[in-house]
Amino acid sequence: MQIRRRPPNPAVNVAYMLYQIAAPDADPQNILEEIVWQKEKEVDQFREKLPLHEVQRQLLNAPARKDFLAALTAVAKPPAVIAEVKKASPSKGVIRADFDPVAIAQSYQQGGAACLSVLTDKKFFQGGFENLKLIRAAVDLPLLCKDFIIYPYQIQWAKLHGADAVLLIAAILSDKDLQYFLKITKKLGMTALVEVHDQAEFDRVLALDGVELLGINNRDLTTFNVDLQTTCELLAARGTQLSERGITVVSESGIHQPEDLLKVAASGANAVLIGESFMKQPDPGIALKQMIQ
Ligand SMILES: O=P(O)(O)OC[C@@H](O)[C@@H](O)c1c[nH]c2ccccc12
Repeated sequence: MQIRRRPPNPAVNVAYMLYQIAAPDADPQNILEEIVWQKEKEVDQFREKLPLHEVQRQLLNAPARKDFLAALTAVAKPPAVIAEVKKASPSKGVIRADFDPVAIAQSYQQGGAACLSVLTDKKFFQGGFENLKLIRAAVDLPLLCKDFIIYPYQIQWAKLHGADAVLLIAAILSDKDLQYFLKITKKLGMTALVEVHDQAEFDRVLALDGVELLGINNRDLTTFNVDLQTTCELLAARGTQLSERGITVVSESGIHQPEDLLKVAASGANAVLIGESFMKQPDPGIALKQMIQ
């Protein structure tokens, strides 16, 4: 794991010995590190506005979560589709200018999505927690808060805004944090989608307790290169371990045609996570229908 963290914020008691600390005047070594450093500042601002104990107090009245994992495994004709509400990305810029998150979510629900993924990062993906909240009120599907989680605060914040699942990215988290965040997510009645991109991350995650849903990102988040072979090679090498442990697998990113979906499904993926190719279509729900017919 190569990601470094900023010098610790004295107000936050984080086990920084788990991470290399960058010099105060250092530049980020890649886009992922830049996103994580920005996230550290963002979450500090969130905490200023609404301290953790206040988030936890408001959570006492939060409605029960929908079962994100059950919605994936209940799909009659796998692979289940997690359809993503994504306006922009660092590698592609604005993907969909005419971006109405509620209309997109409703279109996906019509089109047969099993679950939705909602980008909540504002600076790099033009997403937001207000989108998550609006979509929660507009559709019945389980929702994944798609963000860069580096603190427990963010998991509870995501639940407060209607998320049923959160993304835990192995590339930016130590094993200790991954294990701790898995426990917190479960305790909150939510699903953790633990995301890997290579065999080393895959083996790190398999050594953890409580992993039920594993995402293989075909996109390298440090370079944004995409290759569907990532899913095929990882599942060829380690797929049996996942099925033995009953772990559900999601192939994420770079799925543009039905052939792509069939390719990753044939390699053993139980679900797929698709954003850009649907976001580029006038009606994302119709694009989804055409992908799975
Ligand atoms: O737009 P695509 O190529 O269909 O990819 C969707 C989704 O997999 C991608 O947005 C994603 C997967 N893991 C992430 C982590 C952070 C940000 C984004 C992602």
